[in-house]
Amino acid sequence: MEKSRLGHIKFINCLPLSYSLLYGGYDEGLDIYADVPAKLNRLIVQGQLDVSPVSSIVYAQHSEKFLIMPDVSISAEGALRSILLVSKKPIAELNQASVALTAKSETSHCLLKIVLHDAYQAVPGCYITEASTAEEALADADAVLFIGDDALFNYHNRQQGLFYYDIGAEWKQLTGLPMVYAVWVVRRRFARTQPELLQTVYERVTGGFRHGLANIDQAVAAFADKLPFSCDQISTYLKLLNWSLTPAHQQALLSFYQRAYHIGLLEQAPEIAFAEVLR
Ligand SMILES: C=C(OC1C=C(C(=O)O)C=C[C@H]1O)C(=O)O
Repeated sequence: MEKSRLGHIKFINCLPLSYSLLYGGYDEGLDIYADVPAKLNRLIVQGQLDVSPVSSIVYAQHSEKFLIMPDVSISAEGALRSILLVSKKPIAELNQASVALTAKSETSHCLLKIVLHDAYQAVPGCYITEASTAEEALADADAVLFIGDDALFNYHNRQQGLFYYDIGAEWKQLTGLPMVYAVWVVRRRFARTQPELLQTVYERVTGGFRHGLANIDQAVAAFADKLPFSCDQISTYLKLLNWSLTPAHQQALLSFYQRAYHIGLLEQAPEIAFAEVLR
């Protein structure tokens, strides 16, 4: 049987789906490649994956290549702990400061620039870092932006004398909107030529999240041993996230694209074009 090539984010933010793929049989018919978002972004842009979660800004940069898979995203209503700015200075003092940005992400880079520009009239000098600890990154920078598990680790191991900002909370304060961090995109050619395979991927991903969330305590317990967090910390974190893609999320995503466009981070703010699936 022909298999679809599906990307998967190897962060706790996809733990409900990870559980179903590994232990619930939801991987059937799929060739799964798990990595950090920035790597998945590159692979699907290069055509090496058929469907993948990507940083939401990547859909806007390449909307001619992709359709969005309905009903799934990685979103949060506000604070989420895992889009975290760790700073030597208060956030209002970061104009022209040097800010290191995690190499694992793309959406959070734009989100931080929007928040700094639109809420604090600040334009920092940014560069990409491979560092995952605050000590290492702050040796050269005034502030560092982490995402995913690195951010959560820094959140739970806060140090005296540093300032911590939840950029999801900052976005909510600025706009009143939820934030859509990742969407699942489908290569347009795959959607056109392999509609049955796409339907299976859609059912595996949406059904996998449903199954993982319905069994969330077992799902958390299945991974907690291998993670530097307690079951409580993981469960509390997951309650801050949302994996749907409602009309309100779509509006919030368009608003993110508009703001990115206005400060020159996008050449255009695209419409959202969905892949056709039976729901
Ligand atoms: C909420 C998160 O969602 C994500 C953030 C992404 C980004 O900033 O590019 C991409 C995918 C998701 O992992 C997170 O990683 O903390």
